[in-house]
Amino acid sequence: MLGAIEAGGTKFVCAVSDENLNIVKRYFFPTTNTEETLKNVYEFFDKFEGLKAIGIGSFGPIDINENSPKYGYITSTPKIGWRDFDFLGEIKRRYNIPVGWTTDVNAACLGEYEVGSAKEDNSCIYLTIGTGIGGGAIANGNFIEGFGHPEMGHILVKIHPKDKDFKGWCPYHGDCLEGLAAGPSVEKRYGIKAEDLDPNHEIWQILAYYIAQALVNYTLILRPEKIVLGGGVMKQTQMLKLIKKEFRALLADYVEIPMIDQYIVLPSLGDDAGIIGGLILAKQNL
Ligand SMILES: Nc1ncnc2c1ncn2[C@@H]1O[C@H](COP(=O)(O)OP(=O)(O)OP(=O)(O)O)[C@@H](O)[C@H]1O
Ligand SMILES: [Zn+2]
Repeated sequence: MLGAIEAGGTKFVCAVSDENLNIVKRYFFPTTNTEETLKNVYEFFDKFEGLKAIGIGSFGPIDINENSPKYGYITSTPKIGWRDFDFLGEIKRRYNIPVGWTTDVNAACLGEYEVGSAKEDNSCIYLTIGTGIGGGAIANGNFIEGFGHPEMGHILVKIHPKDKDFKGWCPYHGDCLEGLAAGPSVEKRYGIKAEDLDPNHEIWQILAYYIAQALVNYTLILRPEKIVLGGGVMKQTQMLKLIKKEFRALLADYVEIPMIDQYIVLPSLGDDAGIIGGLILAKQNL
């Protein structure tokens, strides 16, 4: 049996599957303090004696450098109690089986790369536009990372002409991509939750402009074969079209890309991309 933990800033998902990634059981619970959250994780996995490996996709930033003394830690998160938390160490000490460790978005990227929208491709980016914005990338089966993992959400973008009064809400940068275009930015601007705004509201055009700029930058730097867009904001069905239109205008045919409808896509695994990616990560660590 394989296990996976999708550790999000607001909720955790744990799951176990057979060797073919067929999910046998899953368990959702809110992310509270480390003690209570881990208690829920243990309560779930303790029931499965045949567990052979676990894959963790965690919210971050996290330390993925195996030579670092803080390898396996969640590092500089503003989330109280989770800063400098040895997440991987806790799980390894409890279960004494191989544990794969990566970011939540790398895990989702792996799911889409192996069995989802990018399964025919050799490279892929997964970007989530939810409570925050984060991205993971894979080329030829490997996560793209170096000194640390990518932080695709905190890049700098040009302000939309109709958005000059909004300062952004990223606690570190104010008006970085996440500060301007993640779900909560909508409520900060209008006092209404993103999911409750009219699909014809001009905000979607503004968000699409920011996201398209990000995709142009990722395209130019990595030249991936596929970009998969997930997260709550992408539940707005008009967004994909708006983003593609802005993207084409901004890229201005400078480089060749795959057919746009095959290039910028939704996750074919839907909300399961992260947990399935976690199971694949577990399998890879067997
Ligand atoms: N239908 C929708 N339309 C627009 N925005 C939405 C919609 N559903 C959710 N959102 C926004 O998406 C954000 C939540 O994103 P999401 O559901 O991807 O959670 P998440 O960021 O993955 O959570 P976690 O931090 O646990 O990983 C919220 O800001 C919410 O307002
Ligand atoms: Zn930022």
